[in-house]
Amino acid sequence: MSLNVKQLAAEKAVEYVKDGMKVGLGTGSTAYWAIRKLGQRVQEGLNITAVATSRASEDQARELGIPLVSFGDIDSLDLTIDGADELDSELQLIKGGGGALLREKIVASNSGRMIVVADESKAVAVLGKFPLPVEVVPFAWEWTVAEIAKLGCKPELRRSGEELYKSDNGNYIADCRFEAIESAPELANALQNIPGVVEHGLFIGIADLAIVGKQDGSIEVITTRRNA
Ligand SMILES: O=C(CO)[C@H](O)[C@H](O)COP(=O)(O)O
Repeated sequence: MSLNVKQLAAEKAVEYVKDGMKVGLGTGSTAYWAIRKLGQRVQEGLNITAVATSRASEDQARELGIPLVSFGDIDSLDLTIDGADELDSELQLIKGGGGALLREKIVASNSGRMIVVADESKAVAVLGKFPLPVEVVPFAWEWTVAEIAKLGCKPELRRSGEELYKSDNGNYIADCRFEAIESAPELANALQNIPGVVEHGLFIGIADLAIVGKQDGSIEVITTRRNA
């Protein structure tokens, strides 16, 4: 049976959670394992409060008895644990494969620390093979997507069966294949300047640490010079 490297990385990250912390819960199949482990630790007496980045993670946390608070009750978080679709050695990320990029970015940006959990397939030299998710408002989405395409990608509106996929925020997601992103900060800036773009999945200068699980059972911890 092959090793569950997502679980390996996620459970390592949960070791960083200490009593009294306010924790952001990520979204996706790797974050799932972190939430599961946190639930176990809460049942064993760990005292934390949490906020979730998606309805799915909120439901999972509730089922496991992780105390959830609303955003009005706290100013910031100590730590967020979340997955990524791609990460590079500077801890620039592509996120949003699960469609939760906007909530994930709000939560991670308001956290003292963001730990990324991933399997080794997510660690890349250059971002861009994974289509970059860009959340756009439904109004005039055709025009917004045409502007995004001018940046050098092939945007495809995400679907859910016959229907267009809608994020938890009621927006569409354009998945934009760039192949190789030369400068993530420049692209982020250009995307942010397009009216109709709500948020994009480039996370730059947000992650502090990545815990990468490997098939050989080892774990690689990546930090940036920023955090060294
Ligand atoms: O950004 C995300 C959801 O919006 C996820 O964290 C990302 O897609 C990674 O997911 P997984 O751990 O399932 O590979």
